[in-house]
Amino acid sequence: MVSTRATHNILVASNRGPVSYTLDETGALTAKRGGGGLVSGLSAIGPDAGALWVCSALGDGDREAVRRGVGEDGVRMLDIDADTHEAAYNGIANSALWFVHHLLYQTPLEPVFDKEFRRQWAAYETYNHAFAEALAEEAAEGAAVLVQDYHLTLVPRMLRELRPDLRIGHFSHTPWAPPEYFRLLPDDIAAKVLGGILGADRAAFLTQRWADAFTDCCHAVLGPGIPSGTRIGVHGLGADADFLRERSHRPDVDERLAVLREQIGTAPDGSARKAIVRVDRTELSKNIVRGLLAFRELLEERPEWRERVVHVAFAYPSRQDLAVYRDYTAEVQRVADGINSQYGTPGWTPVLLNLKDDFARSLASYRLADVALVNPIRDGMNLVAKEVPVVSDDGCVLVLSREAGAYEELGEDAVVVNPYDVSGTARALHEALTMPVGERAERTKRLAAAATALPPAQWFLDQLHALDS
Ligand SMILES: O=P(O)(O)OC[C@H]1O[C@@H](O)[C@H](O)[C@@H](O)[C@@H]1O
Repeated sequence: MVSTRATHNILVASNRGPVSYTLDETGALTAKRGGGGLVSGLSAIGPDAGALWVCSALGDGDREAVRRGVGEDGVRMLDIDADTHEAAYNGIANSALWFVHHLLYQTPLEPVFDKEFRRQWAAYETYNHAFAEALAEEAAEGAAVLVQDYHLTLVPRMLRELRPDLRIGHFSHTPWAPPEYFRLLPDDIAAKVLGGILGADRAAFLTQRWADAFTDCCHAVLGPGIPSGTRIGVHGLGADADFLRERSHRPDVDERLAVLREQIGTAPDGSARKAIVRVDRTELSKNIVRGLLAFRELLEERPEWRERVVHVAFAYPSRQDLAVYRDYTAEVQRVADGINSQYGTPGWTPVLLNLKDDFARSLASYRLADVALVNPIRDGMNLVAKEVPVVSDDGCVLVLSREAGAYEELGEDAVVVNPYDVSGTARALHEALTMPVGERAERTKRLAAAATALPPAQWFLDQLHALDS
């Protein structure tokens, strides 16, 4: 039976919601709104559309907000028991599923799917079920429900069983693993993940490559044909040009730009030093260490670049509950320090590494970048690759991994690298640094056009329309 709360026509479900709360020592709660494609997408349909965002309460602030009944219209936070959330989010989503889709396991030591994994899986089922129940309770008859990402792969099937009247979409923001890698997962779990998504009317991906990999996995694990008749779609999320251009010229960004220019400094001949910029979460799949090693090899092999180039590397903390992420962060720091002590001079710090998140400073670095280094091992899309050409002041050469989703749209105008090939990446950096100004400007223009072809609001609306058709 449809509940009395069932008033919403459009629902979005994701682990992380559009708002989060912090609790200070005095007991006061402060709300912080996040950005991103879904936020601008939902705001584009307007406040009267009857939309609801269902998300998890993450951390003490959010839980306290739920307990006190504090919240925003159009957002429902689920206070799922902390241990269940921890096992589902860090154990299954961020370890097993994230690692499989980003090809991060280092066999033969990993993965080990044992009793502990089974315990986490049971929590993942409970957590997905909590979402399915909340969505079933809130959705109006025939509503559209857009379920997001690898945290919630079981929700479409569970929700379909509770509410067959709904139109359900699932969107994967990650790559999808090829079958031979996906089948590292125990067979029953692989089948449940696929079967969960196949409960949706439509399963969508950021690129054709990930959509094809999903279909290949279905055939390999479940047998030929997609049994449920789920439609498969592709929506390549683009950069939000209007927002970026306005935001990147505000005074806080200008201030940071001046500071960065000062830190980068000038070469011994008085010319401005070149900047190779990267901005990432400190995330294993982003391949930050190999990027640093490539920069070191550039300095080794091409001594003419010493004192004339700086690698600006912003690597923001992420998923620090996981030891492997903490270790990776330490490794990034160690390699950067090693390069600075080996090559640095009193007037030149070759690597400017900063681990503190600062969006305004990221935008400032986009504006001055001569080269943007985006070299992930695998990435669903990679929006930095799309944002830099839009924000760049004087044109920027994109050095881009062929394993990023963005490669499908930007590959032609980027300098493309195999992310594992450190020497190849060093050569690509040299090619990028020496690209003639005219060519660099032309490429930047084309990159910016391709990068903004499907802005977030349109990306979101396209998914809704596709669910209707
Ligand atoms: O674990 P976090 O910090 O919530 O990050 C999750 C998100 O991280 C992004 O990098 C991924 O592209 C998304 O697919 C994912 O949902």
